[in-house]
Amino acid sequence: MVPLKFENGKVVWLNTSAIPWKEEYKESSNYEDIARAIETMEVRGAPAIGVMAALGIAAAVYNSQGDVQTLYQVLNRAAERLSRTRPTAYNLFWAIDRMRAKANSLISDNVSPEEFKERIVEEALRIQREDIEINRRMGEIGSQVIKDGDVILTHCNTGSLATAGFGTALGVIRTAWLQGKSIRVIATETRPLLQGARLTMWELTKDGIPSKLITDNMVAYAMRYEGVTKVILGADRILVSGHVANKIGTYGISILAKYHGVDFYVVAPTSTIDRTGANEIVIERRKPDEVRTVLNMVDITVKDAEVLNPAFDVTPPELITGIITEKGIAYPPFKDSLKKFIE
Ligand SMILES: CSC[C@H]1O[C@H](OP(=O)(O)O)[C@H](O)[C@@H]1O
Repeated sequence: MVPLKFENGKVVWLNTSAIPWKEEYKESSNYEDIARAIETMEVRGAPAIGVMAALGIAAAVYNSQGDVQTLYQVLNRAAERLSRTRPTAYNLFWAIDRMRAKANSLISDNVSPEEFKERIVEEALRIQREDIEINRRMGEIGSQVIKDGDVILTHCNTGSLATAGFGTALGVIRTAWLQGKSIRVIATETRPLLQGARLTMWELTKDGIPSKLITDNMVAYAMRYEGVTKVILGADRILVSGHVANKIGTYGISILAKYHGVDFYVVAPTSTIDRTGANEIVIERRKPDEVRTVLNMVDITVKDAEVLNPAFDVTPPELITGIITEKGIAYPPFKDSLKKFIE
């Protein structure tokens, strides 16, 4: 299963909002369609939306005509639109900046329009390929912390359906399983959009990894009575201070882990680490109906109920055991250990 493809100038994506009911691919060469697919979370997951944006920029340039300046303007229009899709995942901006940097270097090299197109498409495909390679490397590094008999709790979806393939936190779990470690996974459903129930259970079941689904309010129960030994989950944006933005509910899980003496690991490529020096993280606020309904299929509250719908929360560094990246595992103090990974 390849969640994202670039074929004949079109971006082809697996519509994850239809899983587990159906595996439906969609395609477009139009960056507005790609932007909407990210905004409506047909494609979601920090690394996946970065790769999707890079492929969307490549499709925009590939299908345009004119001189290099014209192609450069098309690239920047696509980049600007894609940068306005979702505000929290740093990978989106990291990928867009990398595509812009490639375009700027091509402009200064005074290349032909054909070469400009070719090298831009090449860069997007390189970002996609590197993401998979990085995930496999994180799997090898991160699986060192997983022992035989571990019961691992994970939140949201961090697998092939959240990346260009293999996954981040789920990639670590997958690697430990493939190494023959006898592990069990407890996946939270992850309201309101149920990425855990719909996507993580779909991936774990396909891999044959022993797993149980719980509702989000069962985490404390699972730690107390189901023998959870580790929490391993993903990230959308990491500050060099070690503050981690991840799916809403992560902060609460980290507090429960601390109380129960359970190690709490975050898994993310270094493209998730915010290099801007920011000490605040913009948390995406999504539509109220996501909370008022179950996937827009069933109303579960009174009409027009006031709701909160932050897509993420921030876990402070003192609640994090380690941050697993493709360059190694960062341990506290993160302001020193993470900095080494992005120098
Ligand atoms: C490897 S995916 C990282 C991260 O992205 C998810 O958010 P969303 O489903 O809203 O895109 C979730 O927070 C995952 O942990």
